[in-house]
Amino acid sequence: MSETLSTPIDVAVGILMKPNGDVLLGQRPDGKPYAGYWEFPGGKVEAGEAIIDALKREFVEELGVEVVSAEPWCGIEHVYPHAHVRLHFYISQHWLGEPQSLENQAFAWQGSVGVEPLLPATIPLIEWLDKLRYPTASV
Ligand SMILES: Nc1nc2c([nH]c(=O)n2[C@H]2C[C@H](O)[C@@H](COP(=O)(O)OP(=O)(O)OP(=O)(O)O)O2)c(=O)[nH]1
Repeated sequence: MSETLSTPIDVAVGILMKPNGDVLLGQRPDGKPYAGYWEFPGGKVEAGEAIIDALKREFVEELGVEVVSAEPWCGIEHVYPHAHVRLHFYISQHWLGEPQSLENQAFAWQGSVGVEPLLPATIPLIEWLDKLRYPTASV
């Protein structure tokens, strides 16, 4: 494995969650690896940047949304053909502004997630998320 692929890249990912449990997903734009796949909004952490600051920056750049507070939720490491990523997932229930598509991405609020395909590393998150947001539902 090359040095580039073996060195993990930190990625800050945010799950905006409405009081009814709906979460916001975005579709990766043309020109990026896995274009057309659905993901939670976010992006790479820049050198010297705190993960929470990267999260807030990406939400302003991609969605025009100010994340007021977000709780760290879980971390996932995944090796893709294009990159080795370390994903830091946050859940936010407190943000300002209506999400707008500022980088030509499609976005969708989802209850039970009906969009596909999802990025491979994000797939297991959906089941964990459902346990969190629908705790009394039978499995
Ligand atoms: N935002 C996001 N990225 C994810 C998720 N799941 C997952 O495997 N990833 C991976 C895909 C990419 O390899 C990486 C995010 O990098 P990116 O290329 O989208 O980041 P970026 O917006 O900063 O991109 P750029 O500046 O390089 O254009 O994390 C997810 O749910 N959300």
